[in-house]
Amino acid sequence: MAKTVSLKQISKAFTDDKGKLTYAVEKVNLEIEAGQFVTLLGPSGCGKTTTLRMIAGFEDITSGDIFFGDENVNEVPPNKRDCTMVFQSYALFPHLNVFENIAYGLRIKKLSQEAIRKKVESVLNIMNLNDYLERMPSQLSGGQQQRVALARALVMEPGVLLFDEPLSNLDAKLRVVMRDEIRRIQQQIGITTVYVTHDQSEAMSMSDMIIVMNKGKIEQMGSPMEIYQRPKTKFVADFIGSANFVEGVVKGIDNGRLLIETHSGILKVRRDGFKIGQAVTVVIRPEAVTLTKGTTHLGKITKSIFMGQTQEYEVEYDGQHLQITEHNPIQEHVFQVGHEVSLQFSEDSLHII
Ligand SMILES: Nc1ncnc2c1ncn2[C@@H]1O[C@H](COP(=O)(O)OP(=O)(O)OP(=O)(O)O)[C@@H](O)[C@H]1O
Repeated sequence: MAKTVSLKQISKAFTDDKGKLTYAVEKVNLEIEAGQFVTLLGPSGCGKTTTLRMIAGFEDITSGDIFFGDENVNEVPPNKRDCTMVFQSYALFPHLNVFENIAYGLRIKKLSQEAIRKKVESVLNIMNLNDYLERMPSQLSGGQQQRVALARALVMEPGVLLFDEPLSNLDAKLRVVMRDEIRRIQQQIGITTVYVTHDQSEAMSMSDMIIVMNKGKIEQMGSPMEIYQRPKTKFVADFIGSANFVEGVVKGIDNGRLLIETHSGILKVRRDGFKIGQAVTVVIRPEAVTLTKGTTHLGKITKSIFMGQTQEYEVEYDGQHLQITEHNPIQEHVFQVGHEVSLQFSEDSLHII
């Protein structure tokens, strides 16, 4: 049965080489609903793996409490916790074939031969691995090995499934296939999942909730859309997707839209909760700007690159270089380096922090 997971004021401190105490994770609070897919996302060293390892029980916690459902699991050893971890390295047994790799945990639990066969067959079906039963891990591709690793975790029917960067060793195309597959299976089974990655597209495409971490703390949590469209800090805006930042001051309100005065004119932003006179940073996503031949908000193209589905521009504007993306570019309308352009800002897509 899928379980809720609660982290209450969880901290992990390490003593560094000079004997100084440093926090890898500091006072993290997190409530994960049963059946939810939650991703811990952040740059290298932000504490996501340490957090996952504390949930798994591989890492002692310095302070705080972890609950699976109503049970405090602080003192429960990893093999007794109702969770299974899928590792980046797959960690398959090289001397066992696919069937036996998947059956391994069930044999340790001393299930009957018949029960083991039934359970293994059921995950083999879910994972499309029926044709590979007899193969050894060395005879499988990276993607197939990852599937076996996932099948081995699923067969244990854990309350919580944990993933530590499971797709890092796969090539770009296979990563997309596998992430869709993991999400499909997770939804089909409805299992609570905590997934660690530093790849924002993986987090965006798979998660119900993304937890953005920075320096051992949670910077923001929310649905992929909230995190992308309503980042609370520059760090989040910059880490998820690309973002341009323009500094300004709130000058007034017009029809429910804030008027932000910037160096090169007024930007209108549909947003509440800011006061007149307040200094703000306008977050401008690359797709929130349309380039035309108009006469307002003028800028100059400094880079123009055709990427197939998009044309990627860099535009000198307001003393800085903005990254702007145009979707479905048409050859006759594409601007070249040196062209002067007018920037039209989509007020619904702009955001301020
Ligand atoms: N056993 C340890 N002893 C000392 N410091 C540690 C230990 N394990 C982790 N750290 C430190 O804690 C911080 C967080 O590490 P963690 O592995 O959780 O980060 P991460 O976000 O998962 O990074 P990555 O994506 O690189 O794996 C880092 O600064 C790391 O150096």
